[in-house]
Amino acid sequence: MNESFGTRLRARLDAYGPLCVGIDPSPALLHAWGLDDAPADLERFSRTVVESVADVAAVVKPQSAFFERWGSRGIAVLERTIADLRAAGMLVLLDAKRGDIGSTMAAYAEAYLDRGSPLAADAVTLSPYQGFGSLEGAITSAVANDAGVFVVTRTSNPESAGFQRPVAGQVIEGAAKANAGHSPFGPVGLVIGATLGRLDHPLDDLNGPILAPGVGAQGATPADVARLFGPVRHAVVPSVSRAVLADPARLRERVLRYRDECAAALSPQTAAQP
Ligand SMILES: O=c1ccn([C@@H]2O[C@H](COP(=O)(O)O)[C@@H](O)[C@H]2O)c(=O)[nH]1
Repeated sequence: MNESFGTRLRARLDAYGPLCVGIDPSPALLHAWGLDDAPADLERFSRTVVESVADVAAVVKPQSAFFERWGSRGIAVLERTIADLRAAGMLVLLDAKRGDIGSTMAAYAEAYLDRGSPLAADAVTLSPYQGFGSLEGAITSAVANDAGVFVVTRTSNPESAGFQRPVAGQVIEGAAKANAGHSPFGPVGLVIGATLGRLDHPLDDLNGPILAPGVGAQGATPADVARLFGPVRHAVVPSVSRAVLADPARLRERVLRYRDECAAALSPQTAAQP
């Protein structure tokens, strides 16, 4: 029997530290690397990230949008990037933020979670704004494929607060229900920005992982992550993209620095900051 996503994630967090590194081949970053904004250089960029972080990051998160903008040629690069990451033993979280009615969600689940798909990742980000119940089929598919989903709950961007806060409680409740009885984590994670000033809802019963983007370029620090998530910080996976990707010559050094700072801040031995 294969290991569940939660088991594999916990093992990687314990072995490699808590960091998730993004692969975001934006035009600006390709330019900064001296590369062309073209599919061949998207692939060079992605390969360099894979080779630099395979043994120092728990999770790698390709941002689908930066590949999709090149149409089928970009998707082909994304497929090869996912294959490279999985061959290197990495845990792949595809950031695609898909959400739709149940029947269409089934097709998204087939694309991103079915282990036979060329785009299959270990986990995918989903959007719950068609109702948490619309994600039920994708969650079932995740469990069947020993994969996971991370559901958008409170995003890191400043516009999110008033819009997402009223329904965040329902998302947390739905995730906790789906995760009940699983160990060490259930298949449903949440996306909660590291940039938030405070959490409005308790996460004690979640029993799932929390992806915390917004570290680095969006202003959040490892100490902010520890302060925000307090008692559930053992389940937090801080995510950083631009702050480590800005310079290929310093990529590994920066990943190591963020990893070590996050590990220290989130360690059970580190007293929670008020
Ligand atoms: O709330 C969210 C959800 C996802 N993201 C994504 O994470 C990275 C962040 O990049 P940085 O360069 O570290 O700012 C990017 O792919 C976003 O689409 C997020 O930022 N916030």
